[in-house]
Amino acid sequence: QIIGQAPYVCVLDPVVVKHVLQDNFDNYIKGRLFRDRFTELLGRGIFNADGPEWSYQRKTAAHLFKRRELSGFMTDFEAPDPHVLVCRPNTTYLTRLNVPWERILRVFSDHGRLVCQKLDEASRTGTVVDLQELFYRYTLESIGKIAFGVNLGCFENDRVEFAVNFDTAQRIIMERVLDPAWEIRRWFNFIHPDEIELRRCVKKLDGIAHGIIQDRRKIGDLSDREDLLSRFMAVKDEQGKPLDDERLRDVVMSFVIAGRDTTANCLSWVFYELHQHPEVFAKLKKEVDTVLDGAEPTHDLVHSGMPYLHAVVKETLRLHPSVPKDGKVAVKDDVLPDGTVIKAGTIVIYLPWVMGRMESLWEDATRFNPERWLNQTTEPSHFQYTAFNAGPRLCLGMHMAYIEAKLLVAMLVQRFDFEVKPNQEFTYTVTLTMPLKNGLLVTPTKRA
Ligand code: HEM
Repeated sequence: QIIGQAPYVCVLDPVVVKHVLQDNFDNYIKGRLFRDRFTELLGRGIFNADGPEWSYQRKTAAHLFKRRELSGFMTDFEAPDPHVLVCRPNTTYLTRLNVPWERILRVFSDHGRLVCQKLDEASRTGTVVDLQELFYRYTLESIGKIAFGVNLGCFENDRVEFAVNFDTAQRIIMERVLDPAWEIRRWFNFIHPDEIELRRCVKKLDGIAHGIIQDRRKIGDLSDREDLLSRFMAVKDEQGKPLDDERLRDVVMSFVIAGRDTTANCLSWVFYELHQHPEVFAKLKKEVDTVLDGAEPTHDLVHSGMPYLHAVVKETLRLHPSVPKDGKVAVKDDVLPDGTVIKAGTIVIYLPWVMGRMESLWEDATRFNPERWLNQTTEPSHFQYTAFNAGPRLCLGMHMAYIEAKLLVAMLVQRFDFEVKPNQEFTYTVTLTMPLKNGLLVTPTKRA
């Protein structure tokens, strides 16, 4: 406990994590811990909301994800214990969902091809490129298209205004999280350089988000549009009113944060691990070459046709979860299943990064070993494998993230080899997510 601050308790046992994230869900909320610090960036968006405000946004967004993806993976939820995922591909659902999914896949493939173009150019000139930076462009452009139906220009411009301002705002907010006296600097926001910078970035981001909203309003009839923003514009909020521009802006910002950094970080760590483990890279190439045989990946092949690729991505997230730590605030006094007494106001943190490395949870825990995921009949629950959160607030975009990441990995492995720039320091930096601190510098070469 830091003097003057609420006490912190870290939980690592899946039984306890389940208690906090699911069994006693109503008692553990985001609360002021999160809301106050993030308010300028996320407003009242889904990450910052609790209670009816959260459940309304979750339902509205889930509707979209459900049609396209969750129902396609219904079998995940048909296991006897709903928290033990047993993956049994259900061909009826997949066939029925092929149309929208193929459309989403096309967005990812189009943007994947733009990544390949950049790498192609670099391979011809022998230029070093930062893969991580390209992955951010790929995921931002994709979420822009899928969630809001817009082109954010991530591949046309060297400087992407949205990304630059978003990153700076996120960095400053993260400093608030680590600073017990952060409210003092907010009071003095007219002289504190970071707070001044934060306001400048947020103003710029607001301008972009409001531009997207105004353009959409001009369309008028949104009934046949399927993107997330149109859906939020077409429905009423939890009090039965249409969402005003401020709340729509919060939707835009929250889905950018959800869809961009997490998947980009995952992709960066995949290629880091492939560099560290050439034998895994060779095996992955073999699978991709055999399954795709030089053709473009289809949705079904990306979803379930390359099990080793799936295992590589899953194993990467075990060791490098994009959200390495996450927390909730206790509303009332509680006792955890292990007997720990929790007083109201305590901040309860669970740590996916630490849990992914615990010998009590994983055999040979710190070894990158995709094989551990193959030939499994049952998978660890989301309370053990916590990369996507768990319980009612389980990541809404989990399946989309797998498709997005696996498709790009397959496209790159199919076309390129990578020579990693020597003497790079590989470490992470903790923002809200966990990117490689210095990026991932490589020289690509085209495969014969
Ligand atoms: C590898 C990629 C991803 C990882 C590791 C990941 C992980 C997570 C985690 C840990 C949370 C809980 C955060 C919290 O406590 O507030 C979360 C929530 C969420 N994620 Fe993801 N995510 C990924 C990709 C995506 C994508 C592509 C989308 C789609 C837009 C998405 C949409 C969401 C949403 C909407 C929530 C909020 C759920 C709620 O509070 O009810 N995520 N994700």
